[in-house]
Amino acid sequence: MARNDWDGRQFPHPGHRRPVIGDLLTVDRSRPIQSMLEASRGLGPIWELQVLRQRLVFVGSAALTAELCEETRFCKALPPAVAALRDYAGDGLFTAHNDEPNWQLAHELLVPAFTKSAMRSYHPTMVETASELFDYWDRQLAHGPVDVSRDMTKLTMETLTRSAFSQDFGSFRSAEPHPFVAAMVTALETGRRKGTVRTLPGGGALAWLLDRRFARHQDYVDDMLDDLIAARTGSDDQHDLLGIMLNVAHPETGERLSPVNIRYQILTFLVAGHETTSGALSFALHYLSRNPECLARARDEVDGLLGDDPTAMPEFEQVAKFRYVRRVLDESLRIWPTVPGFARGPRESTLLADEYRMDPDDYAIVSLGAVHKDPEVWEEPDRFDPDRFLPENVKKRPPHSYKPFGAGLRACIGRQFAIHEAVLVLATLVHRFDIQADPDYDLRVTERLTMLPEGFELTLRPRTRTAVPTT
Ligand code: HEM
Repeated sequence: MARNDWDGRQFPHPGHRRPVIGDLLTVDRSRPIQSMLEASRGLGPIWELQVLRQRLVFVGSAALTAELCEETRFCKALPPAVAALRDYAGDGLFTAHNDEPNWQLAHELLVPAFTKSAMRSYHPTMVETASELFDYWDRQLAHGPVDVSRDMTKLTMETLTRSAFSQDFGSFRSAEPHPFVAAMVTALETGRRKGTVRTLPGGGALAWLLDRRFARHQDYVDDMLDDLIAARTGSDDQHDLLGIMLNVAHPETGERLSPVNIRYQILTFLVAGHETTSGALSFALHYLSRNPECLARARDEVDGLLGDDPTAMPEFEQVAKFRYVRRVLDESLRIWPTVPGFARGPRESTLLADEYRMDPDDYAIVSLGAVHKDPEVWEEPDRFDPDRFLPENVKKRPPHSYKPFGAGLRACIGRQFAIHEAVLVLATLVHRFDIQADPDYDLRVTERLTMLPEGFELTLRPRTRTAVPTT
């Protein structure tokens, strides 16, 4: 585990630090990330929290983030909360250490499966899954508002299970999630709790107890994936991610991923890819429902490209043309980065900002909630304004002031996947439905593995409109 001593230096921290527990009382267990961010206000661009035996150092300025993104000096670090997920996802892409051979191998084998042009092969699945959600909503209209985060999470999970291993979980045919999804979520929640209790005195025993109590969920998930991998072994199809992982060998070394590592990668894609995208979609819908002008602009754009039929779905090439919708997504991820931060450590001992000595076992957490609202960079940072992402405005900003998908070699491999899916869904949703939020709803954000709006409902109506000219 990283020592994170920073050469004995102390950084500003919230008041009222206590012996033994440190800053624990400033952390609200039900919304730790938001409460830590609130406690950091006024502490400057770099601050720390001591939570029991764990010391966390955060940076919140675009300037320090830019430095930490210098790939020649810094690289990804695995703080304890991420390292705890290795119990489930092993040396899969997200949780691998930088020098683990399987990271390099999996990265090189899988990058081609996530390029922009590779999205063409996932596009039909994305269209089909979104259409199923919309048909389901059509049947639900009489039953009142829909729970946006819940349904977006079903959608993104279903898109991933179909794209990753061609499994239809029937999310829109049943009120209950598929047992695999329920077991996976419980197993991960257990992982997160284990990561926390391990920092308590006697935490090892508590973690062991948690493991004993919940191990059956993880066993269920592992067994199902192992059976799936075994059933597909020997077939040469490469139509989904599992097929690619089973059948593509490294072009130079001929190496392939082992079955266990393939299981880790599948779990990684499901975990890293579903709530992150569903949160981004849900926040975007929240802001669209609160900003009628933005909604009207998004609709004009989509109507212009898709025409009059509310059930029309875009061709692959059309998705990149929804430029305003894309800006809505970018701006939502600025205000609410669904992955709230990432950790960076130095490759060799160095000085951050010419001042703070960092050794290779120190790390800083880039707090995206702060960086994306750094007043040095963002005017009126709390205001929702998609036009911040007009190309001419992006050019004016310093590099690395917007990092929702992380940095460098270990940045998000699924970025194009998430953007293609989210833009497609947002565009077709506003084309097909009128959306209305409860005017009394104040945004509340729940923290699971990622950030999601909580209790956010929309009343949907099929759109009624006169013929719209196509351009
Ligand atoms: C809006 C949606 C998404 C957001 C905001 C997001 C954000 C991120 C961030 C910030 C990282 C870097 C974490 C770090 O440095 O510790 C990351 C890594 C990763 N993401 Fe995403 N992600 C999204 C969607 C996806 C999707 C759809 C997939 C897969 C289908 C995916 C797979 C991964 C993987 C495998 C990594 C680890 C890459 C590596 O270290 O080599 N993500 N993501």
